[in-house]
Amino acid sequence: MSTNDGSTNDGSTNDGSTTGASASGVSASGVSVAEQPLLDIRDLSVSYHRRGKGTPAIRDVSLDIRPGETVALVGESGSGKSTLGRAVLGLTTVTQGTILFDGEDITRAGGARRKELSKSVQAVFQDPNGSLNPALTVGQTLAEPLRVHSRDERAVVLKRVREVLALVGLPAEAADRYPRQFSGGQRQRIAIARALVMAPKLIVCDEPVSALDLSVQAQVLNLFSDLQRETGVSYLFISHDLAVVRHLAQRIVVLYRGDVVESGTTEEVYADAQHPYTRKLLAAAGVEGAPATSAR
Ligand SMILES: Nc1ncnc2c1ncn2[C@@H]1O[C@H](COP(=O)(O)OP(=O)(O)OP(=O)(O)O)[C@@H](O)[C@H]1O
Repeated sequence: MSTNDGSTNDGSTNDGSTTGASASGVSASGVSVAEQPLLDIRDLSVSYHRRGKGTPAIRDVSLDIRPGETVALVGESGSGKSTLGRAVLGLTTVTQGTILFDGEDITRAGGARRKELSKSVQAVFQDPNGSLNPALTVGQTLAEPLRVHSRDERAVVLKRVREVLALVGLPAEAADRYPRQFSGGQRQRIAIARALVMAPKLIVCDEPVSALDLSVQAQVLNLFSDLQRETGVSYLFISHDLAVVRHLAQRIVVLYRGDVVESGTTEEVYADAQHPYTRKLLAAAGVEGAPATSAR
């Protein structure tokens, strides 16, 4: 495990190249994790400019995710989690640093390349209502990316729509209905199905269960695990709640006011958190033995 002072408790140096996990192994959902990172973020900084003044939202953040792995990015509101997710998705301008995806620097990818990348890098956000077009049936919503990226025949599109509905546990008839005809949890399943339709390698999940009731949260988290097992997809899983990521993430990166203050395997972070801020987050998540010390 490593903290932001560059030291690690296994004696190795913290050059940001890993976030504490071994180079290969098995992810929390039982997927074997390859050695080469799928996503390799190096010294990433993003500043927002207001009235000519730049305010850093994240500073020199490094993390990597291997194929089939889930890395959780946790921290309180305003710590910069969404900014990092948006940078990976190309939705915000990077001030400094690199984002390597499959070995390619995508930090400044735009236009046609960004469109192509959207097949491989998808997102699920907190609010499915905001991300699903209420005027489209679920079938139309799921078919849209297929139509944008390929000229598949109608029958091929319909088959894929049914496949992804089945993957997220919804019946084929769901394709003919509108988002408003589903519960919040079902709507999030539809949003996940849409993220899956192009068979991406990575999904940025930004607080995807925060708006759901606790029992529904558990079902959707299980779904994320099952989907990873079935498809080998990787997740960058953003949450303010350490309890949410416990059974899903193999590794955890803790962000505090734009800086990585701690990173390690989920087991390490839960058993032996080094930074007071991480211990505060553990206490907030109701983890026994974690003192509610202040990070300030
Ligand atoms: N578009 C923007 N313009 C200016 N400042 C922004 C913008 N987006 C975010 N910020 C600022 O950047 C910082 C990090 O915000 P960010 O949304 O990334 O944090 P977060 O950890 O995801 O928090 P939350 O969970 O509340 O979204 C905050 O201080 C926020 O006010």
